[in-house]
Amino acid sequence: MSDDWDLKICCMGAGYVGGPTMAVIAKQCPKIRVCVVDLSQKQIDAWNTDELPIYEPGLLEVVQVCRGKNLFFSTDIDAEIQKADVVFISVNTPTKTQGIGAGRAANIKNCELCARKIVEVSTTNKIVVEKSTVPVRTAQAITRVLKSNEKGLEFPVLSNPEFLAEGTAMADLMNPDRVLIGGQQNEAGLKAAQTLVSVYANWVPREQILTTNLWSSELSKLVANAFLAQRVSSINSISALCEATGADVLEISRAVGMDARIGNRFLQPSVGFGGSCFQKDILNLVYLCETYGLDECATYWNQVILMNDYQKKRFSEKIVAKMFNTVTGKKIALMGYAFKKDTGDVRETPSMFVLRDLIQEQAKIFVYDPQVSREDMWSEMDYTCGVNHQNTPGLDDAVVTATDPYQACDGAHAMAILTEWDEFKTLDFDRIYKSMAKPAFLFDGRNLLDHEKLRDMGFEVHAIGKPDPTAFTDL
Ligand SMILES: NC(=O)c1ccc[n+]([C@@H]2O[C@H](COP(=O)([O-])OP(=O)(O)OC[C@H]3O[C@@H](n4cnc5c(N)ncnc54)[C@H](O)[C@@H]3O)[C@@H](O)[C@H]2O)c1
Ligand SMILES: O=c1ccn([C@@H]2O[C@H](COP(=O)(O)OP(=O)(O)O[C@H]3O[C@H](CO)[C@@H](O)[C@H](O)[C@H]3O)[C@@H](O)[C@H]2O)c(=O)[nH]1
Repeated sequence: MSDDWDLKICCMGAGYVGGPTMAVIAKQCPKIRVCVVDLSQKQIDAWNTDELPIYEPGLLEVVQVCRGKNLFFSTDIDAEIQKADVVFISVNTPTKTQGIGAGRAANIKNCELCARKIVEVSTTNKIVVEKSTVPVRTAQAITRVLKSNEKGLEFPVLSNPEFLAEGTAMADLMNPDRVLIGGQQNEAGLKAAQTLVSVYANWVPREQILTTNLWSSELSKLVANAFLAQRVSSINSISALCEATGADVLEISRAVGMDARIGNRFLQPSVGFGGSCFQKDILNLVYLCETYGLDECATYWNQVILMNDYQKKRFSEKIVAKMFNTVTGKKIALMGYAFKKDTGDVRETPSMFVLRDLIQEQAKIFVYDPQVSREDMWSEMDYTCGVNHQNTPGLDDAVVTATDPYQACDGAHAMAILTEWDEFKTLDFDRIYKSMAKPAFLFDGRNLLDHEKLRDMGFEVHAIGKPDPTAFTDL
């Protein structure tokens, strides 16, 4: 029966990338059998229900169409690798937390373990595809591990980094700006690259599928994220200058972005960028530069992160400063905990840093997010900030996870918009204003709301990079 398939793919890692990417390949290529495997039984069990382990608009519908037909989720890693013609490695590559390069270098331990597993269990040749984001030249390490097999098997290695953004993953995968495939520039490498090109060519126009050498492909992924994050840090640095001078950062984004050479995307000022990728990948780039003795390049890119840290800190400091330099004992509603809208992902979310700062000021915090669980909120706080709610007396009581936005704001001295969820735009702000302590402060970390209207209702509004009418008499 299996011989009926044009190709068999196994993807190691059923996370934010492995799951959606493979679901789309399965959907677009009915003659390809796709199986996503993971070490985590809990993760795989969830993929086999309609309560998927990640929230991504449109994902469930695609999984429902393909699951059990040509899309499978399994923990039987050995058997699935054995069956496959192509094995994707789509495992997490987090920043190292200890040892050499701690806090900067990406840990490729999981990728190496996948390569070792492939060598151990394979009985036929396979193309191995790096889907994870890795330091440039990782394919060399993977190739050496794969070559160590004594069975005479061939495992050409390709780099095929993923550019999807969370919240829009399905659209990004269906209509990617480009697909990048790096391979060794020899006969086996070029042939392997052509096999992968033919998979994507089922739905991606051929001219948008780029083939390069391995190292360009690996490095392009880090560079793309560094450039994107750099734009966010650049506009955030200007937001501080706007607040000091009365200029309006949104007017500036518009004026600058209309220059076709600059472009208008990724110029949205915010409380800082978050997510599992930007910081990790820039730190990875910084570490690579340092490793090759390029200290000036390392310093240049590190500044993108320092500016982001400054922006997050600036936001919490502004809350305290505007509320008469004290929030001790005051109730503050934090609206949104995910690092952006339309995801439940909280990795490196700026909300966490604001929460941490306000806890230190002894505020009473109510957090509302439509997709984030209390468990996820605390586990990311523990992992990234080293703040453990079980070991810190009083912390669990100081932070309430609200079940709805009105409960979060009821009796609050301030509300702060931290994630740009659409539902926040249509809240009944009249009702919220009436229920809040006065003066009712509103800090908009995303420039999401209609500030003029809110000021008319009575709110005292402070927003990123927007002029404060009480500070400038000439506005
Ligand atoms: N999240 C994104 O939006 C995104 C986008 C593009 C690229 N990336 C990159 O893709 C990679 C994966 O990211 P993610 O967000 O999907 O991570 P994730 O943590 O959501 O998922 C990784 C999965 O790999 C599994 N895993 C780890 N080691 C394994 C092994 N040896 N065998 C089988 N399974 C194993 C884990 O259990 C986990 O479920 C990272 O390198 C990341 O930088 C992420
Ligand atoms: O103008 C902007 C755009 C984004 N952000 C913030 O930047 C962060 C990252 O946003 P986004 O890039 O949309 O989401 P990610 O899912 O982190 O996607 C990035 O990281 C992925 C993982 O590597 C890449 O695949 C994607 O191409 C890249 O956009 C979020 O906190 C956003 O709120 C802003 O503050 N202003």
